Amino acid sequence: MEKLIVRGGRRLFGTVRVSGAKNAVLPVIAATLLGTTPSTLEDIPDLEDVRTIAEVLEHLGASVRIEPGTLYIDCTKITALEAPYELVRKMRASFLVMGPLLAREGCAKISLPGGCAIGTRPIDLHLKGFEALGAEIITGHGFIEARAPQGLTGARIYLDFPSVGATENIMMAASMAKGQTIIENPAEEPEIVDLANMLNHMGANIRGAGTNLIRIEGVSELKGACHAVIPDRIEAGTYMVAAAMTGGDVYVENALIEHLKPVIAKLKEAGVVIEEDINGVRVRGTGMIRSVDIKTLPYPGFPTDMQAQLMALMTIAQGTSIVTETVFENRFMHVDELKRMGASIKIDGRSAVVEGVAKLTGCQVKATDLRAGAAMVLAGLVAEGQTEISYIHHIDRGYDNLVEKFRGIGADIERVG
Ligand SMILES: CC(=O)N[C@H]1[C@@H](OP(=O)(O)OP(=O)(O)OC[C@H]2O[C@@H](n3ccc(=O)[nH]c3=O)[C@H](O)[C@@H]2O)O[C@H](CO)[C@@H](O)[C@@H]1O
Ligand SMILES: C=C(OP(=O)(O)O)C(=O)O
Repeated sequence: MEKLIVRGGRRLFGTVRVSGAKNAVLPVIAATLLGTTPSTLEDIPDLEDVRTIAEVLEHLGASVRIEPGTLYIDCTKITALEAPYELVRKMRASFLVMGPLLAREGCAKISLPGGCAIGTRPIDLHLKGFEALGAEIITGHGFIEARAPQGLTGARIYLDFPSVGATENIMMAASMAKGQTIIENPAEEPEIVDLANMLNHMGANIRGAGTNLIRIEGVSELKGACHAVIPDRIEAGTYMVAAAMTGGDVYVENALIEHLKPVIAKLKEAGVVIEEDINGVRVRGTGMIRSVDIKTLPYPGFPTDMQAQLMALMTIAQGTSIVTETVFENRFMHVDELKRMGASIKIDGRSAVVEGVAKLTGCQVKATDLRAGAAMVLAGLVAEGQTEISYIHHIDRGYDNLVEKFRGIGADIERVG
């Protein structure tokens, strides 16, 4: 089994460049299914999840060519309407092909994604949205089938929770529905805006993405488009925390400060020095970290995808911090692993009480999920001795060239096995 070996104690210096965002590129790739001509996507990160969704599209009949940083996707011909368990199980975002398939072909059958380490993650809001647009939903034998042989019709849809995936799936389906769709209480994440931009490049008519009301005027056809995805705010945040934890001085190039406000605010509160400019952020750790409380919320609140990394930072802060997770019901898998490294953390319902310790010690730990894995790397960077991280396929899902990027700023990290 492949592992990451991190030897702690080095301060990080230099420049690291942020890649295109995983959570933007996956829906954008799904959206290319709506285009009757080829699409070209740029700033594509080198990630396992990108290869998985590309495989899903190929399975549906698309032709996909991956070159470093660029994806060429031709969905002129769609030959299948079913996404199998082997692919959906690997990555929940595969479910994002349902909206485009339903809109373009009037039918889609996708394997039920199932739960995962961070929670049960139902898809009821996606399905309610499709039903409101006139689709019939049939569930059985581990699959969900959506049918709308006469096409979809625009509707007013209120989301009980601003789900990122449901907003994306509904936006894609509604872009080709007859008439107007209004999504109330949609997710406002930057990745929603990026998807709306891609869809509008393809010929859709979507207004209000990034606010709490999205208006979509359906169109009868969408073409392929050329689109560059936004930088990954979670990858950026992870390197920012690494600089802060190691008392380093790192320029995180291509970080979009507009998208990082809640993370920057918390790091500043913790005593980290941050200088922002148009091309990125310079992050300097002072060697002393103050404890801060964190509560995850939908955007523009503090992102759940940065919770584990900030908790790693808090394990070596002065004082006690309370980390509250409100988005996913089970996103504290990293706590036991951090405790193995000497952290002092108690879970109390949806909160974790973290008491800063003077030092962490390296040991064998697991990457229980993607961001938990990132937290292990961060803890390993400051731990005494060697940290051995297993189950790193989780990390490979979402971090482009993590080992090379960390080595580039002076970390002692290698992949073995
Ligand atoms: C590929 C991608 O972009 N993944 C991101 C996306 O996941 P994803 O789109 O799955 O996250 P959602 O915003 O949908 O989920 C948020 C919460 O809503 C619940 N829910 C969601 C849909 C639904 O139909 N019913 C329901 O109850 C979920 O179980 C969860 O508790 O947003 C999450 C929240 O910012 C991030 O952590 C993920 O990194
Ligand atoms: C939870 C995440 O991703 P996904 O929704 O793809 O599981 C993440 O990026 O932290």
